[in-house]
Amino acid sequence: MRKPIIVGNWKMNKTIAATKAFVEAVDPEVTDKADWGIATPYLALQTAKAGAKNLIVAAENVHFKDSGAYTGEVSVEMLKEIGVEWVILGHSERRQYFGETDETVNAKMLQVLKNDMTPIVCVGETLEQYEAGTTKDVVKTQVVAAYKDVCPKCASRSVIAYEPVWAIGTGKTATNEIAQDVCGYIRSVVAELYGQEVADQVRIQYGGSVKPEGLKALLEQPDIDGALVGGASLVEDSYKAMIAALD
Ligand SMILES: O=C(CO)COP(=O)(O)O
Repeated sequence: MRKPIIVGNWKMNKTIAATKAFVEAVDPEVTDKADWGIATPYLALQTAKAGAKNLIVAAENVHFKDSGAYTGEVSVEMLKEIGVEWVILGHSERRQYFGETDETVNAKMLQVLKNDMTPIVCVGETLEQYEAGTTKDVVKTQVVAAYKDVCPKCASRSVIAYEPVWAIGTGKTATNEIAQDVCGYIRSVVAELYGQEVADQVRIQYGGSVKPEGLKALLEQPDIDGALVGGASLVEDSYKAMIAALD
């Protein structure tokens, strides 16, 4: 059985003080019904780690090189120094606004896995691609590229987040049927790459306007093992409502 994993992606939100208050309020409420986490901006990671006994604390990005002349970037070693072992890779906002490509996502996957960290690698189609009916081609290309040269053992402990770009921050959620259809397809792509045993271990999240009231039904889908949650993960009460929804 795959344990559900729900991670809040805070994006460019919350100060250090707000992070401290959130973790103090939410961390004690965390149950073992799922792995629960938050991905925070770099500056707040240390504060989040200091307060979190139960929550996974993830970074929202990392560089693929060990160190060097990469102004503004953060390395795996820096994250590991403060105890951060999880990282979101290839979020559509990074692909859209910051020049992230399938190649850089792959380089980051290799760097993160080589250093025993866990990636949450994001894939998903744009509205245009959705309307053109190319969703599965797009996510297959992204998954195959992200996992290039990744060994089966590493692949089995990674997490994939399917996030249709047209559902992010728009209030438009994919129906559970659409989300299941694509997440099931992603699992079949992993099976093609690594065999069924690895595919059965990889956890696949859905992301895009997930709200506490929809979470339980979403997780009842056979190939959806969790959620990557933006807006609804920012407010303490809303995060607590997600925890309560699975109790
Ligand atoms: O991008 C997302 C999570 O990574 C989804 O954001 P929303 O839940 O705000 O739509």
